[in-house]
Amino acid sequence: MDGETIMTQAKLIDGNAFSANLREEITARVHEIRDFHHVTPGLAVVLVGEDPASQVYVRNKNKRAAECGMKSFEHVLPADTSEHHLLNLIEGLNDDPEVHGILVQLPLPKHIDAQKVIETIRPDKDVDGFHPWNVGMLASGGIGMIPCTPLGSLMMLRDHLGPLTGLKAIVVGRSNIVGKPMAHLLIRESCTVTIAHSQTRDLPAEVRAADIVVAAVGRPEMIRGDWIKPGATVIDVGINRIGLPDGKSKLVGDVKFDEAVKVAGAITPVPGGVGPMTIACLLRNTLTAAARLHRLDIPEANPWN
Ligand SMILES: Nc1nc2c(c(=O)[nH]1)N[C@@H](CN(C=O)c1ccc(C(=O)N[C@@H](CCC(=O)O)C(=O)O)cc1)CN2
Ligand SMILES: [Mg+2]
Repeated sequence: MDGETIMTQAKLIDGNAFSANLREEITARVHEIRDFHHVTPGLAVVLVGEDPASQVYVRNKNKRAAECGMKSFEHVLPADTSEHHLLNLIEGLNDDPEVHGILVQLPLPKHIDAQKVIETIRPDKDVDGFHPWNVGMLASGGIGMIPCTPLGSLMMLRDHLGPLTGLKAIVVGRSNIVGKPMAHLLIRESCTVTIAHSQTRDLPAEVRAADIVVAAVGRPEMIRGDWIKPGATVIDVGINRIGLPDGKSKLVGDVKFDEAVKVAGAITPVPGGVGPMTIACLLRNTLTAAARLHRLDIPEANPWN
């Protein structure tokens, strides 16, 4: 150190390690309910079309479910599958007693109405937490299913910060999948929450006021280091693939990591931050769904707190 500039370095919040621990706990619980209650949680994952990224996510979901001792049912349908056919498949899964969790990988092909598909999934099997019933439960403080990415983000925040009561949080992005549920979760934690979006005036000033920054805008490296309040905790939900001058590509978040890591108190990297938690929380939601459907008295059947 030269004695003049003291460079701080944020703590890295390791989503790979966190998700591995969570999956270990889930595995133990799956074995317990299989041995003592003769219930094996089952997850059905539906993919329509051949999007390469979606194929990877679906393969990982099934692989991770099987590793935890769950049953996994994979339904891969061609891109030209009719909406009618997809809805029939979901109704079959709704009625299948071996299936406790149903997930339809997004995005869906344009000719299919994604909202209609989401609304066809039984709310108590909706392990993505996207059904309006679950959305309403989260917003009104009831017991529903919490969307996986916000749940994983909150678990990491609580692990790093302890109780979040009274902290100022900003959620940048207002999507139904991440921004809005994240804001509701943070309100439930007694944070003071700002939801920012593309029309927000003076976004840097809004971000600078926050103790917790959740970046979920889907714009590569938009949030700069000098927007971050020193010591703040930064959760970067963005996963953006950008081209490099040498023709290769790399994954970056919504936060300019090299800058933010020098200012923040803690930050999630991309990759290896929030992403792995999304799949671990999907498995946790599947365990939760199985426990609730069979009225098992295990902690995972209760609201996450
Ligand atoms: N029905 C759903 N569709 C989609 C969801 C979802 O939660 N439910 N989320 C995303 C995709 N997704 C899971 O489905 C997902 C994306 C990324 C990761 C992840 O672990 N990413 C890695 C990097 C991966 C890479 O190298 O490309 C990381 O961040 O470390 C997990 C799950 C959209 N669709
Ligand atoms: Mg559509």
